[in-house]
Amino acid sequence: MDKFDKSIYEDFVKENYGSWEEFKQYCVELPKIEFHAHLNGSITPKTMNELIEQRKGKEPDLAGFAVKKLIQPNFQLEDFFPLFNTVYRLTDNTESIEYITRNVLKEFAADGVCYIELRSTPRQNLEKGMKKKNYAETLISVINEINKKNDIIVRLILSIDRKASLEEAMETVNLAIELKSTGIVVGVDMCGNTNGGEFLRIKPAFHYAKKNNLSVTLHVAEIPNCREDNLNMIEVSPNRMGHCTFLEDDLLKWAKDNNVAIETCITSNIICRTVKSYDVHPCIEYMKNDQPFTICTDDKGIFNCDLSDEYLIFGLINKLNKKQLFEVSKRAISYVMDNDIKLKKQLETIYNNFSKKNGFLIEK
Ligand SMILES: CNc1ncnc2c1ncn2[C@@H]1O[C@H](COP(=O)(O)O)[C@@H](O)[C@H]1O
Repeated sequence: MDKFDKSIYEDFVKENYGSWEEFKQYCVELPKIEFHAHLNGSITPKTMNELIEQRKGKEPDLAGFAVKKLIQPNFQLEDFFPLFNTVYRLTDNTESIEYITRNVLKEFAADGVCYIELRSTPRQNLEKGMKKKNYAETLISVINEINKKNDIIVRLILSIDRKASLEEAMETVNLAIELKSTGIVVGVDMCGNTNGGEFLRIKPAFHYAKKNNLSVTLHVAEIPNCREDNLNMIEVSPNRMGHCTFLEDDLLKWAKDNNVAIETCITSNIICRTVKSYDVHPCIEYMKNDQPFTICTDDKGIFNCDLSDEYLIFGLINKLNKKQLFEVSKRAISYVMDNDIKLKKQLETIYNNFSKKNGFLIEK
């Protein structure tokens, strides 16, 4: 919001929401679905500092570890990926993974997120007894604990780093297939440094995932001039696609024709400079063209953005009133990876209750 000229929206906000505070409050209370949140990018600086405090006694090198302001002036996408060298030092054992997962999920719940498909890349650190499988199992165990509290419904997507070998990618897909029976793991993702190599190398792993009834989401067209990659990705028929800031018109049409939602991450794109300014963000075109999309945070800890902030920004730049913003949020139900009918009914009830409370007419 820093780069935002709020003054031009004063009248709109007053007319539709009363005040900025009421607008923010509405966006927090609005039920929201989060589809694109990387666990290790969602940790707040506060949680990072708590981890340092907890561990510095036994690991003195952490005592001098300062969580600096992560976003420096002139920050851009290339500066983003190396940040994980720092974050991963703090999340290199299962105890820390457990701690961050619990905190991140509680924060999403407090922000009014009713359903989240959290994603994370299983990592190993054999020195500290962490294997990819117990990394994933640690997440599942915290998710089960959080699901019991009924504040938020959580599912898990296992991410595959773009620079992984095919063998490593297959290992993660096999892990996802094995853990699907928990009812928590619903799909796989491809993320990581956009310079991490061609998608073609690991493409067979995603075909294999789909054959085994896992949903697939991919980071598509985050940067310009990657036509070959984009075509290869579309060939996998992903269920959803992240970012798509440079997706060509014919592939946008493919997504629309096939009802494949774009996971749009507004603040992330602005901070990483893959979109110049809010008023030209592609989400404005999505809204005009009835393109399937959902609003997401990407890395709320690093970019300091809650999902309610993203809804507020989206509502502003598209000049949406309360009911229109509600409809955008509700539409996400149809892009949930978990196909359980009971779950969809549960989400519809949450949205319908909010709708009744706000006096919106329910449309068929
Ligand atoms: C700017 N948008 C983005 N584009 C591509 N990859 C991203 C990303 N934001 C985060 N990640 C990727 O997610 C992983 C960290 O979370 P997990 O260890 O999996 O929980 C890293 O691989 C990072 O590159």
